[in-house]
Amino acid sequence: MGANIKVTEGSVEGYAPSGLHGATIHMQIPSVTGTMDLMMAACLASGVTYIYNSAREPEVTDLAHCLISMGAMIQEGVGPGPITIFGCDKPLLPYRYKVMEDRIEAEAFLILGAMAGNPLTVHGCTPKYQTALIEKLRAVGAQIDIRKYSIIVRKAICPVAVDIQTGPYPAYPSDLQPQFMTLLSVVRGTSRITEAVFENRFNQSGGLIAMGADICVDGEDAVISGVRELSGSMVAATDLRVGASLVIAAIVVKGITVISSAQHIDRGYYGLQRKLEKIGVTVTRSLGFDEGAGKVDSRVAVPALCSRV
Ligand SMILES: CC(=O)N[C@H]1[C@@H](OP(=O)(O)OP(=O)(O)OC[C@H]2O[C@@H](n3ccc(=O)[nH]c3=O)[C@H](O)[C@@H]2O)O[C@H](CO)[C@@H](O)[C@@H]1O
Ligand SMILES: C=C(OP(=O)(O)O)C(=O)O
Repeated sequence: MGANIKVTEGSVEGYAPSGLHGATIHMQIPSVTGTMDLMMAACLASGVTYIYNSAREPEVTDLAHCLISMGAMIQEGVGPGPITIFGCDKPLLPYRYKVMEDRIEAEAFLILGAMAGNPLTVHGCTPKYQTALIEKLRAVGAQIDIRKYSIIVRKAICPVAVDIQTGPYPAYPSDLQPQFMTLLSVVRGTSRITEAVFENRFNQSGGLIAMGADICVDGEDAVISGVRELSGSMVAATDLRVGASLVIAAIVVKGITVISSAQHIDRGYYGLQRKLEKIGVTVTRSLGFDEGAGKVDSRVAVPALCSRV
């Protein structure tokens, strides 16, 4: 597209001495943020850009709709067809746009519902985005009732093992793999999770094992042998989705779980405490000292809800 990009340690410098122009781009991997960056750049470039093998996550489509509202000309490809962007070489117009819901957050509640829903209703979601998860939750044994903008989930009475493999949308999302591992920790039988999108994405296993789970990680595979129950422990939210998986575990286990580094959870789950309170979970916050990082961190204590759902 005419840009020069210089990657140095700790910084990326990009400049386009003669401006950007349209191009035909074949993405090696259907990168989500890569597709979004290219789409935005192509809107301001001169000429037409074709992006082949683009990501098709709902957030990519949502961004396209936002850009179109701002004056961009974009044709979303169907099937293997490219996304086509007709560059307008001029600024886009200001526009007030309501971004789509956080589908990964909605899905975390669906997983919680499959473990403790009595029933649990998730409002304001778009069920067609949850197809891969719903199929797996039903396979585990949860009952799912789909409405237009909400989903009602009832917990699986005798949950059974299933295998999942992550992949680009519409396959099972990588961002939702840690939370599903929590569910698989307490089903009957042995399940396998294959993480085919992100490397090193089984960090939740340490916390779940501390809570009593039987998990063996080998490269991109994790084998989970279901145990009867987990129990509360001191665990760490080493990243955003690890935090979500541990919060779900904390709600359904015996006893109290204290999750450190809760700032990771706050970053990605807006108003989680308030939402959990609506379903009867009381979360207590405090400050603690993270020895590894040598600094004060945020902690949450979550008493189990299982006896009450
Ligand atoms: C802000 C945002 O939306 N983040 C999401 C986005 O991240 P993000 O857009 O960063 O993820 P990508 O789809 O780009 O990357 C997925 C994987 O492919 C690898 N890769 C990517 C491009 C490339 O040229 N070469 C390569 O090897 C990356 O290292 C990573 O392991 O999609 C991920 C996969 O659904 C999600 O987990 C992230 O939550
Ligand atoms: C990888 C993720 O986000 P971040 O890169 O913001 O931690 C995620 O959403 O799971």
